[in-house]
Amino acid sequence: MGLLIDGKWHDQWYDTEATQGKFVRSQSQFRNWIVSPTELDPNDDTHFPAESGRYHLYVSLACPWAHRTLIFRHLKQLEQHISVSCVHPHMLENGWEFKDEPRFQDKHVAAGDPLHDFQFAHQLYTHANPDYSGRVTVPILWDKQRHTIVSNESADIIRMFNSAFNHLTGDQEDYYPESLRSEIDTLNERIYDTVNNGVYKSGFATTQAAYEEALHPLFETLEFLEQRLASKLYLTGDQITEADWRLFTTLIRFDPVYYGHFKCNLKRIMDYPNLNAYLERLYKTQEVANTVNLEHIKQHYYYSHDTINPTRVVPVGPAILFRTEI
Ligand SMILES: N[C@@H](CCC(=O)N[C@@H](CS)C(=O)NCC(=O)O)C(=O)O
Repeated sequence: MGLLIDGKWHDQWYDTEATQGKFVRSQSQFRNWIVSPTELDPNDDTHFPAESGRYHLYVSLACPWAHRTLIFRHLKQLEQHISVSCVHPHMLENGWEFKDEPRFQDKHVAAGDPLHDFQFAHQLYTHANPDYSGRVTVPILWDKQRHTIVSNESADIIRMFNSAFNHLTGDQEDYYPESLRSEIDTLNERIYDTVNNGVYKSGFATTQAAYEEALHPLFETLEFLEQRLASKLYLTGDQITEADWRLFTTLIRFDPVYYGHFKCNLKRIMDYPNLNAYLERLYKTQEVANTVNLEHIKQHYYYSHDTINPTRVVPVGPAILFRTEI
């Protein structure tokens, strides 16, 4: 675990001393946009054209943020247009690594860096910007033509995937429809702060107070969502939107990892009947299950975060997901 400072790699854990034990997430720094041919402004160098075969998506199968982008690539039928590969689940002194170890092979996503054969993800960042300072995170959306990172922000990448390539795929499904935008934005804001990032704030807290400050809002939001789903199939009604997929990638990791490793243990998702059924419903939608790799998920968190789990022993369970034996 580390970061780049002026293009040089430094192995250091998150510094929570300056923030009274609280984990504070940094902002993503590559925020360009892939746009459809009708929206493309050739004089705007933050615009990248939506072209088949031009972009590569680097993900970690363990990471909830990267997982969103993998789901959108699948749902929006972009598999033929955007190539993908994954990092090794263990993130150690060199950060994310490209290493193809047989025991971690995934059925659907190849491991490694097929474009440059780099060993570490931080080499992609310095290839794009030799003086880069900041964290080296996944997902990374790479442009094979301009040899740079288009975006390292999952919230932006799923929006691009949602609409920019429709002319190539013919897929018009819209997960951020105009009529629901303000409702989706409001849900996203609360869920990001208290759930998606809330589990990290709980797990990476280094004081009791910082941990509890994250834990209670997390469970308040889960109760709120449980109530909401009593009368709705999905967060905004009958239609699946990006708000659902953004929540899904955290919920699927909750019982296997966050409940134990991140101490989010007031209740399991399994203990909420509506959330449990909702999670199972999303999991069974359009082969999204193929994007879930529980082995990468458990190995990543329990093995990489040695300040939280110094023995690096990875739990065998849970044996049950969605109240069903797995
Ligand atoms: N805001 C980013 C966050 C991505 C992120 O934090 N990814 C984690 C993996 S779950 C990571 O790569 N962390 C490495 C680090 O912080 O050094 C996004 O949503 O894309």
